[in-house]
Amino acid sequence: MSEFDLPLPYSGASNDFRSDTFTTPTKEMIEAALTASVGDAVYGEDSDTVLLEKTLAKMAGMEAGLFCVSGTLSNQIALRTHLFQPPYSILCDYRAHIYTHESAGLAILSQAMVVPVIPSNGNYLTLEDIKSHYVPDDGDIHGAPTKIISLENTLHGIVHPLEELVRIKAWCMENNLKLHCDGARIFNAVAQAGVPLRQYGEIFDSISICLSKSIGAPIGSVLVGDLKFVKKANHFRKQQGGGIRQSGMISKMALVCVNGDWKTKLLYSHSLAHSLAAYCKEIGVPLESPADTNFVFIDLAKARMDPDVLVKKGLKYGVKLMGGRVSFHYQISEQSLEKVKLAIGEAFEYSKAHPFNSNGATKIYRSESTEKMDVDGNAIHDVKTYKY
Ligand SMILES: Cc1ncc(COP(=O)(O)O)c(C=O)c1O
Ligand SMILES: C[C@@H](O)[C@H](N)C(=O)O
Repeated sequence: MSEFDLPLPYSGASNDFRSDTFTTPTKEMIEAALTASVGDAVYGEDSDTVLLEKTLAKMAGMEAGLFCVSGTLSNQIALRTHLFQPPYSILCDYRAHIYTHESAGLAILSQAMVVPVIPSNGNYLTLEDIKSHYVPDDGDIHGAPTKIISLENTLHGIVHPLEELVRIKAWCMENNLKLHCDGARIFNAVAQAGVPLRQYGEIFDSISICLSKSIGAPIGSVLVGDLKFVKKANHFRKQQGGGIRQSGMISKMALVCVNGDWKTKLLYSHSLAHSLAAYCKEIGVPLESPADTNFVFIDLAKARMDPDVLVKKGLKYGVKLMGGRVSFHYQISEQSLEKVKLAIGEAFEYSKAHPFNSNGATKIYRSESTEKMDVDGNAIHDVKTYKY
């Protein structure tokens, strides 16, 4: 018994639908770490870290890469590096992670205004959406001119159509705007759309490629771009405390994933998501967006479904949920898929008898809250013990 109050040992991600960040390192990754290089990566002396950076840069057809301990750090230093003289703004989708889930980093590190845009088609930004919301640098001293268009591919699991990206890129070049990609799930887009990473590299000025999401590395992202950009991003990485010393072990583990058959792993996770989406359609559970890849977003508002009830139905069947987003990754078992279908089906039936109207902020990923009351007026405090 530990003297400290520790979390219970994690029992594995086969039933964990909260996010694709919950995958656990495999024996192959851990064994690879045992023979990793051990140089000081701040001085560029760790060969496995440099190998990882060069491998990703080559895959994306970019000049250079920079290892970052998180996608948040990678995004934030990328956007900061593209910016020079405030006032300026960054245009992105209103659901973008850089806007909703990076702790106001753009306001603090970059002193940037964000222009969040609701896509007119409900799924992904078009050039028309961008044109009608961007702030031109025309000397009007009231504005914060747009300097970067930051897209996310995939965003909420939606693949951004290549032809739309090409249109946006051409317009950005004409208007001297940078185009960044939050590629936390770019590998999912590559696998599903059959578009090589190199083709996305021809479109974007920078891509933040997460390795710790669907392809299953335990830690890390690689920011890719031209050499001058990556050198300056490295400066901001150090400033933000992201200079990590002997990173060879985690880089070697990530290389196992990058050099492995990630496409098969991702397409497996997509097949599970597609199965759940079909089930939801079959029983009438409304979805918020198309399940192109590894996410199924239940439209809780339209379903009048209490996310906390959904989470608890999940616990009843031994699967972990966080709210209306059901996340798939390669470690999810087919047995767990059947259990999550049962949980969603029961939560949906419950919502028909107990329609729920959210009385608080709409949180994209998390929905547990102790402020919520159940339909009988009882406070929902403990997810695990709450029974109904
Ligand atoms: C779309 C997207 N971008 C960026 C990130 C940030 O990655 P990290 O959690 O490694 O900071 C996440 C979450 O993990 C994400 O979902
Ligand atoms: C919560 C969020 O930051 C994380 N990227 C996820 O998708 O789970």
